[in-house]
This record gives sequence, C-alpha cells and structure tokens, in this order.
Amino acid sequence: MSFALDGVGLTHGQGSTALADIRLAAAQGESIALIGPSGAGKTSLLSVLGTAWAAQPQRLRGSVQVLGNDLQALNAHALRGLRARIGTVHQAPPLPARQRVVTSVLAGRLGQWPAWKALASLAYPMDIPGARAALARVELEGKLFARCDQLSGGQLQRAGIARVLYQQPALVLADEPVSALDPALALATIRLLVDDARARDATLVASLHAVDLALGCFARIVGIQAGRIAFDLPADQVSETQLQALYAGEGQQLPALLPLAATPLPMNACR
Ligand SMILES: Nc1ncnc2c1ncn2[C@@H]1O[C@H](COP(=O)(O)OP(=O)(O)OP(=O)(O)O)[C@@H](O)[C@H]1O
Repeated sequence: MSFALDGVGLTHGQGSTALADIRLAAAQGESIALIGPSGAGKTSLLSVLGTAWAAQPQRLRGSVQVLGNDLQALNAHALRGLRARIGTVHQAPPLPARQRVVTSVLAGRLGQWPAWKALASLAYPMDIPGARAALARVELEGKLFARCDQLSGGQLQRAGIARVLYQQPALVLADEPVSALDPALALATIRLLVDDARARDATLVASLHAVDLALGCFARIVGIQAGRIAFDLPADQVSETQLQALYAGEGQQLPALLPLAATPLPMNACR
C-alpha cells in the first residue's frame, strides 16, 4: 500500500472546508490523475498526501497512512524521514531566485544525504553529473549553471521536475506539473513522469486541468468536486457525462478546447 486516506477532512483558515470525508487508497506503483474544477480540492488533497498538515490536528481530520506510516503517530524525526521519500512537483516551483539550477536539482536529495554532504552541496554541487543527467531528461541540460531567475516559467517547471527525477522518491505528488508548457512538451513531460514512476515502481499522483492528458496518460482517474471524491475509475471507464457533471457542478464547464486543442489524445497516448 502506498497511501490510504480514510474519513479525511481538511479545513483552511477562517474555517473554510477544502476536503470532506475523503476515502482514497493506492497500491505502490499506481499512477493517478486528479481532475476537477478550480477550487475543488486537488491541491489540498496533494498537500495532505505530502504531509503538510501532519502537526495540525485542528485542520486535518481522519486517518492518513503514507508509505507505511500513520501520519498522526509520527515524531519530527520520523516525519523528516518520510518527507525525504516523497517528491513534490509544484506548478510554480519555489526555487530560490539566485540559486543555480544545478544546486536546485541536487536539493532533491538533501533529505537523503548526511548533514555534512547536504551542507557541502549547498556551497559546491556534490553531484554535477547526476544533476546534468536529470536536466537532460527534461531537455534543460544547457541550463545547468544558469540562475533560477534566468529561466522562463516553463523552464522553471521542468527544473522542478528534474529535481524530482533526481530525488527518485517512492511517492511523487505533482500539482499541475505542465501548466506552463506548450502542448507537445506537456505530453512529453507527463509521459516522462509516468514512465519514470512505472520504471521505479513509484506511485504518481498528479493534478491536471488538461483532461485529455489525464485520460490519455494515467491508468486511474479521480474526479474531485467541492472537496469530495465524485468518481474514482479506470481511465477507460470515465464517461463524457461524468466529466460534464464534474465541471458543471461548480458552474464551470468541461474545458472543451483543452490545451492539446481540437484533436483529443487517444486513450492510450502514454501507454
Ligand atoms: N490557504 C488557504 N486559505 C483558505 N482557503 C484556502 C486556502 N487554500 C485553498 N483554500 C480553499 O480550499 C478549497 C480547495 O482549494 P484547492 O487549492 O485545493 O483547489 P484546487 O482544486 O487545487 O483548485 P485549482 O485547480 O484552482 O488549483 C477552495 O475553496 C479554496 O478557496
């Protein structure tokens, strides 16, 4: 089992309910896409899996098991160990502006290295070939020594993905990981994340607004609406009616012209 949530609720500031009664489990190695309208709770769900609310029982309710750990029962040391096994891809990676790309990529393993090596790597990159290889996988090899504030939004997103590829975590959480990429690069990058997870038997959970990317690349689709799970199905069993209902419920519409434009992806574009 990679993770199991049971009766999970999450409340943000001012008491707004982001998630309610979530029950969701995944076996190790599964690839899951979270879809749903803006504000549905996709980022909140990823943040729960990423242990962001571990020490905040006033916000987080229910049972959360991640990589064999009961979140509520972890001390600070065990929590740090668990977090080193989870990789997060952010929509806008919080990479320090003045940091070199190589250092940002190597930071993916800071939690796995002994303290002396992590500190030394911040001063001088300890594994330049490893960082270069990870960047090459997202076609950013040439930016190895660039500063993060010299990258475009899409390049920054890919540098964040290179960091997780370098980290090799057991659980990858990706929040809108390709939102800044053009359609062809978005497809190639999602394919890379899915293939990498499959090759390492890692679990991948990604939130996506591009429904055709989700249906074409992921085996399992979880639809989120108003903080609850609307459906949880194999990709080839998700119907047009379910998709329409998922997006119509919040007064939004199923994105008719997805980023991949007029021609929807074939169901097995990534498989
Ligand atoms: N920091 C916060 N403080 C208060 N409310 C929040 C906060 N973050 C999220 N929310 C609320 O929680 C709910 C779920 O938000 P969340 O970001 O998880 O949705 P989402 O599905 O990821 O949306 P999007 O697709 O727009 O990124 C929304 O109603 C949102 O307004």
